Amino acid sequence: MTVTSFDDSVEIALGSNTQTSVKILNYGATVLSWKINGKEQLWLSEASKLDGSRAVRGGIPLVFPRFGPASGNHPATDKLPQHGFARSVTWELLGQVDDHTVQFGLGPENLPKDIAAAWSYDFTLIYTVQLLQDSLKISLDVKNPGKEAFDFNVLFHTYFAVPEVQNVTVAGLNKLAYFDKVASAQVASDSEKEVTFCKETDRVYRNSPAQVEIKEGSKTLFTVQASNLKDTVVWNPWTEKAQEMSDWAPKNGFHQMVCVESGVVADFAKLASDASWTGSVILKAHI
Ligand SMILES: O=P(O)(O)OC[C@H]1O[C@H](O)[C@H](O)[C@@H](O)[C@@H]1O
Repeated sequence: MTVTSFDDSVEIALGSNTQTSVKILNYGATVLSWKINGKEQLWLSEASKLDGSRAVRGGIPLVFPRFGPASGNHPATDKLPQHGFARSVTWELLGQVDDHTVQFGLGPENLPKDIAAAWSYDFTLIYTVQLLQDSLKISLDVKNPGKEAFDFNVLFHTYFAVPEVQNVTVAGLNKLAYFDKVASAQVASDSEKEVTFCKETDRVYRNSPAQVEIKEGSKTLFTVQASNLKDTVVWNPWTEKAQEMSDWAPKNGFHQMVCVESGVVADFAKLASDASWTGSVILKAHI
C-alpha cells in the first residue's frame, strides 16, 4: 500500500495495485473516490465543486454537528448551515497511521470566524479512513476538551454508485417506522419488503439495525455495517430535486446513485466535558 499526499488531497492505493484506491479531499475530509480493481464505488456529480467553494456533491461528505436545516428549536446549532460545517471547512491532514490508513483532524482553530462564532464550543474531531481489499472503514472520534457539554448530530453521507437505482433495494430496514422527509410525516411502519426507488425518497430510520444491504435483485452490491450510529438515512432526489440542484450533473445521474447514510440524526448526542465518542462504518463492496 502507498499513501500519497497532494496539496489539496491524499490518496491511498493498495500496494502496486493502484486500481484499488481511495482519494480524500482535505476540504471537508470528503472521500471523493473509492475504487476496487478500477471500478468506482461512489457517485460523484460531474458538476460538483472540488475547489473548496462549497460542499462536495457526492462521495462521502461528513455531516456534523447538525443534520438538515436549522429547526428553530435548537439554539446551539440553529445558526449553522444545513448539515453543519464539517463538510465545508478544510481539515488538517494529521498523517498516516499505517500504509493503508490516514487521519484528518478538525478543531475550533480550523474554523472560519463566522462558523466559530455560530458554534463556539471547544471540540476535536479525528477522522480515520482505512482502505482494505474490498472495504472502506471510516470512523469519527469526537472529543470535548472544553468545560461545557455540547450536542451534536453526525452522519456519513455516503453516495453509493449503482447501475440503475430502479433495480436496487435496501434490505434490513424492512417494516421499520421512519420519518418521511418528503411527506414531512412519521410513517408508522413500512409494508414494503425492502426499500425500493421509483420517486423522490428521503427517509430517516431511527434505531435502525447495525447492518443494511444495498441489493440488485438477489445480489448484494454493498453491505453497510455501522457501529455506534443508531440511525440510517436513505435518500434519492429523483427528477425534480436533481433539476433544482445547480451542482448536480448529469441531471439524470440520480439513476446511478443511492445515499445510505449511517449516523446519529433523529436526536442529538450529548458530549459532556472531557468525554469522547466514536462512531464508525465499514462499507463493503461485493464485486
Ligand atoms: O443538498 P444537501 O445539503 O447536500 O443535502 C442533501 C440531502 O441530505 C440528506 O440525505 C437529507 O435527508 C436530504 O433531505 C437532503 O436533501
